[in-house]
Amino acid sequence: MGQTFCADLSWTTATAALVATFTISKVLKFVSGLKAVDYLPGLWVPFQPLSLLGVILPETSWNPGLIFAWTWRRTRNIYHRFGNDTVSVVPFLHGTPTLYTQSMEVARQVVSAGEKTGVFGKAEDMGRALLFWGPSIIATVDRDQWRRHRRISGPAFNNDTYKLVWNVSQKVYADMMANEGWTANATIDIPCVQQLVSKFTLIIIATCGFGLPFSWVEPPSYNGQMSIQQCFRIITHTSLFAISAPKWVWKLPLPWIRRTRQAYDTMRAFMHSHVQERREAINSSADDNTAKDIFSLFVRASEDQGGKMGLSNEELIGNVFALLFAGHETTAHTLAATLGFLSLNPSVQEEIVAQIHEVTKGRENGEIIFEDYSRLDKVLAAFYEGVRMFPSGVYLIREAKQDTVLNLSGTREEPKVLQVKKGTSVIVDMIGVQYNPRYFSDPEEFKPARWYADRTSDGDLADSEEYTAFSVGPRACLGKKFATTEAVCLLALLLRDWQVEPLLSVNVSTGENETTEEWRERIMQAVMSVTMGVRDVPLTLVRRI
Ligand code: HEM
Repeated sequence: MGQTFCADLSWTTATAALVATFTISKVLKFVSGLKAVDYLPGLWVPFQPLSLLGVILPETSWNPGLIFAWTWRRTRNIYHRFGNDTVSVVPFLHGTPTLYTQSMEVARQVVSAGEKTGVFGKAEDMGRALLFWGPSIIATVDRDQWRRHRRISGPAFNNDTYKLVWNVSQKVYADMMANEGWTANATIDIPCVQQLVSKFTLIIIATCGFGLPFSWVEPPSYNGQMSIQQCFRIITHTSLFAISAPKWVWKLPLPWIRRTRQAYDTMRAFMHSHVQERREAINSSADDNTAKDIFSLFVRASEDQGGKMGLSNEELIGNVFALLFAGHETTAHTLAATLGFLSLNPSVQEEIVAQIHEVTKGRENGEIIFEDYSRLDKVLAAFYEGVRMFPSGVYLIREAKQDTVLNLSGTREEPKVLQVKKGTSVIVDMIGVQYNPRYFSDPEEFKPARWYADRTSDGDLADSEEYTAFSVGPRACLGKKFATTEAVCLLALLLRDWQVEPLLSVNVSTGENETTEEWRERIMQAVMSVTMGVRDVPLTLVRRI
């Protein structure tokens, strides 16, 4: 009896001691988290919203969810609540103390000046997660390694490449119209425009990026296994899971995990043989330098650099994956959002079509050529407005590489020098920035005209260097002009031939069509995979006379 009592007591004591130790350690960690962000007001949450638990647990008032920047932007906007354009999010159970900012002044200190001096850099966790696809320009955290990747990749993005992108885009558009049998149709209902634009951007990145034939996108199978297109679809839908799941999860005997693993293995095997083949072809005496796709340019630049400065096969494959993901989904999402907004704004479409007619006046069949790109600035402005309202690169995630300071001196902020501890994450919230009324009046309105005044020194239309959704600083988007070239070409061709309208659904009880406002509220909402996009956009195309 006495012994049982002692045993009970020791169990109780041990449990109490454990609970007390756990609680004290969490309280101490939380207090040090508050100190890391210099006690800046903000949210106190159990898990960092971008951590695995934050992502997989249901979204509630205490678990904001992955894209709370979007879901809370109107009603529970954290910047309004805490009266500042930079706020803290400090987790008390799991995750890193984080600063979120919708201030471009602060963003520049982090992704531009901070990245240049090395005071801020890509977060280690993020780099490790992206390494899942192999070492690449996107995954690289180390500055010298990143410079090596960028030195080889940078020159591949040039005028010849953009011309190739334009010409291929034109051909893909013509093929799509013919293959879908749309050339004879007066109207076409498209239940999900993403299917169209996603196939388009995939073919462009496959052909201009890797020199793959058009047929690559729809081959029956690869080596008797899944088709590459099937693999690609699975990979795109599971990429967030892939980069965040621990290794042991991949071994679970669940059918969908087995299928996902098979998709990755098949894709890797395919990439490996493609890289090997192309590398041998380019190094052979038969290479006549005519292949201008980005991958061939990478291989040649890598061979020219030679030795340690070149890219290994593994790094080439990593970069192939990186380009596939950076270059396909982002542009497809933005095109879908742009077309969705255009369908709601017939007057903007008319303005754009008038410009297309003026630029192509006197040409047979209204042909649109690469040299028209800079004159089609109203088309480009519509795309910039689409990416402003649905910034696919939604969070720029950096971490302080040393103890440092941030100057909170934007108009809304009280001037304050914030002490930031080494290891603290800083997230540039692109939704916050692109919907910040300090930079954009009526931020919820689709107004391409707001971009008309911003021009580069060559007179080309520029998305403002200050507020761009393609980021700024050394690690700004490498494929910006690649994306805008294919987008301007596709949008110009589509709008030349078709009027774009929302495909309204019918209310079953009243038998009436929903209104365009209801359509916007239902459809133009953010969804998240690795990048941010819009829900499936249903459209009707009506042929212009
Ligand atoms: C609408 C389309 C696109 C948007 C909105 C976009 C946005 C971005 C953003 C915001 C970043 C910076 C990410 C960060 O710092 O964490 C980035 C980086 C990058 N993007 Fe894009 N992107 C687009 C299309 C493309 C395309 C078409 C390509 C290639 C064909 C591409 C290649 C890259 C690469 C390689 C980087 C990494 C640069 C580096 O770390 O040095 N992007 N993009």
